[in-house]
Amino acid sequence: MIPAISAEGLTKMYSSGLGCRGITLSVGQGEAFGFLGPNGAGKSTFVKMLVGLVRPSGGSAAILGHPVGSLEARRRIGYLPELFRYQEWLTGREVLELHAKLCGLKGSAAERRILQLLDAVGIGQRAGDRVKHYSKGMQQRLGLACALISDPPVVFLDEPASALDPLGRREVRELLIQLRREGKTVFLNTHLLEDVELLCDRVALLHQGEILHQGSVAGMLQEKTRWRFRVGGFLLSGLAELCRAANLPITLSEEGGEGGLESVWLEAEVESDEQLGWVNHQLMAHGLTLYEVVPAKNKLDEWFYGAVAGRAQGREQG
Ligand SMILES: Nc1ncnc2c1ncn2[C@@H]1O[C@H](COP(=O)(O)OP(=O)(O)OP(=O)(O)O)[C@@H](O)[C@H]1O
Repeated sequence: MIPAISAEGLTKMYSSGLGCRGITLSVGQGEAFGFLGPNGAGKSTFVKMLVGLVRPSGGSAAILGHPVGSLEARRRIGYLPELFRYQEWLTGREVLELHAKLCGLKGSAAERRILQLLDAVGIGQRAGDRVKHYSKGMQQRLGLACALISDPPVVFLDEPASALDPLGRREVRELLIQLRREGKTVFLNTHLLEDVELLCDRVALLHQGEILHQGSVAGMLQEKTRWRFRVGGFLLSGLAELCRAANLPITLSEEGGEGGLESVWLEAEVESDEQLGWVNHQLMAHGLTLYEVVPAKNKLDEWFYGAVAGRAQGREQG
């Protein structure tokens, strides 16, 4: 099957020397792909090349086999930009009518689609209000509706939930789950690792314009992870013996947390449930009271920070 999105050495260097370099990736039809990276990594630049808004300085890319920037490619995509502004003198419905017209939707088909989308993104009640009276979250919902108006097979969403409150984020997440069910390809630029963990099949991590890692989300999550243990009766002098008995490094948790006077948080990196059970056993065998055992962080967070910090450290040493 032709990939929904394919990029081969795609590069954009701005005169500032920044941008993104040599990006090669392929996203299958119906896949949800998470594109992660710290601020300024080059995520939006990459997406803008794919949607035909920025001309690449090198490499090539295609949408469903059509070169990026071509009319055929653009007909097949929906795009929610990161920093968007709609005509604030128009009503939400009028903005959607304009977008429907731009993509050739007319008459009752356009009318039906607009009503359906206004409801789906949760601004149906305010469709007659002018955009200038919309909150940021409502404008973001409107943007999402604009991206979906032509019912495109490939959707690029640049931070679709950045202006939304927790309830709004949950609604957008449900909408994205629905898009996946409909078999759409979703390319998601986001800082919300939770969303990537929940929605995406695969993920790429961009750092300083280059891809650091790409692979399946499930694969990333299977990597070993840190756990935190809240224990009572702990003495620092017993730590070395505890590490020896458990046969792995256990440290005092730097994150601290609500340990209280009688308890402290310890931390260890474990590879399996069996090893986790073994650490718990050793803590108790050494006379400690075990109050809580929790994962140190969201696992994808840990992967993200580990990869970015690892690269920064490598550069310092190199
Ligand atoms: N038109 C431009 N001219 C010069 N430099 C630019 C231009 N657009 C972006 N940049 C620079 O290129 C780098 C990548 O920017 P980009 O917006 O793609 O990053 P990003 O990963 O999307 O960041 P964020 O998460 O903050 O939105 C940044 O350092 C940015 O300052």
